[in-house]
Amino acid sequence: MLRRYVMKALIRNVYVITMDDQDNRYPDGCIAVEGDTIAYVGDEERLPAGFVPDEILDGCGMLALPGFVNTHTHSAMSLFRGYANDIPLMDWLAQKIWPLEDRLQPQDAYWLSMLSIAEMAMSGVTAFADMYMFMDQTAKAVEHSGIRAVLARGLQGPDARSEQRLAENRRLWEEWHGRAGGRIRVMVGPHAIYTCDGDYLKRCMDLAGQLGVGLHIHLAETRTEVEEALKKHGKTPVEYLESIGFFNLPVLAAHCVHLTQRDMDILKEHDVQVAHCPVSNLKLGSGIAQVSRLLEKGINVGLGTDSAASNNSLSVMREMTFAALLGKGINEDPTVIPAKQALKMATVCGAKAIGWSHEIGSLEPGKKADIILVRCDAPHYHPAADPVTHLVYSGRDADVDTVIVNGKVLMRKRQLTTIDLERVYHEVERIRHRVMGGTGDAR
Ligand SMILES: CSC[C@H]1O[C@@H](n2cnc3c(O)ncnc32)[C@H](O)[C@@H]1O
Ligand SMILES: [Zn+2]
Repeated sequence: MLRRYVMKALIRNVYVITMDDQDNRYPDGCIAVEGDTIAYVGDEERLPAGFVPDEILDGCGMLALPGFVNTHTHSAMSLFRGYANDIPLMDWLAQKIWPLEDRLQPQDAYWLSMLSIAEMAMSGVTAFADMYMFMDQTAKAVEHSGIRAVLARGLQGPDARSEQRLAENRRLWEEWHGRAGGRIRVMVGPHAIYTCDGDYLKRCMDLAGQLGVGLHIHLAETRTEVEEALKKHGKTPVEYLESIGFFNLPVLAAHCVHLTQRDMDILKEHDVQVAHCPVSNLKLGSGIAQVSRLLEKGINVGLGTDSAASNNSLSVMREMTFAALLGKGINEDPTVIPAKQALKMATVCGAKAIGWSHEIGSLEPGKKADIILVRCDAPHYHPAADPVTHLVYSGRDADVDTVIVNGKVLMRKRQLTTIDLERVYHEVERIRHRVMGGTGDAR
């Protein structure tokens, strides 16, 4: 029988930040990769002698880190970047975004997702959680680009198309869950409690239960959402979801800005995973999540950008900086959310939030080789100090030099290897013209 040859790569002369439980670091370390998996992390003297690499990547002047995880986005919304600014969420959605989304065609989502994937990869994101329509197109973009993603069909109902949306989520799971070399997973995506009624939320829960996957939802994003839930159900959004048994399934909850102490206790009790999206929450004027309180309670928090329409960037590095600074600012306490905690949220906690910590989030033998190399020789990394501090407080997207997902190099020396950016720009302009008219300024 023929054995398939497994490619071996060695990243050497690199400052390795593992983000594992021991927080191991190797200032002059190396990482051995066999196929899609990390085989060794540590000092090169201890690298098993039998490891003979096919390829060597020189990491001199760079940090090696687990790839960043974007725990909440809508990648095909890249079309709307810069379109509707400086208005609150509910007006932004109802008056600006939803009418234009009605003009999208399925194939648009491939190119729009590809644009977002390119942007994410170029800022060190190796995995993302997405909720949107036309998800099979996003899945194709994930497959072709080589990135990793957890995809959910955004679900709203009841209305004339709500059953079809559920069927699409089921089909997405049938066709894509575990596919693309294991880089795609599927969740069920009820949009929010203000767009899904109780019966429809239960249909979503049933589907997630049948498929054995979790639910991805927007939760407690604005004060309006909470006030309306109190009026309609006599409960906060979190209390309401608990009352219908929603949290008996694994849940990834985006935003969680407006929470009571009791809400936080409920989230903790049910191990709800939180996607903290500080920049989108600031730009839409939604508020600032009480992340330090969530962390004190032992709730797991990852970082999300939300879409390029409300952020307007898909940089998890930027979210990391904002998360660390906002925590200090709103608590009037500089000890809150130290740099290391922010980096954990961007990596290992993000991986946990999207249900993938068994394979990604840290650099350890046996984990998937999702690795980024970040240049740390520019002026803003000098003088030498703790590189994590430099990364969180002065790091820039453009410092990301190399991106590896599942053992495959997606970007080398800032050149994408799987995405033809010029083609993506061309296709996105074509879509913009059709959907938004010549100028793109449809305001
Ligand atoms: C039904 S597909 C997903 C749906 O979500 C909308 N959306 C984008 N950003 C947000 C946000 O911050 N809060 C709530 N909903 C959001 C998007 O436009 C799609 O319609
Ligand atoms: Zn969102």
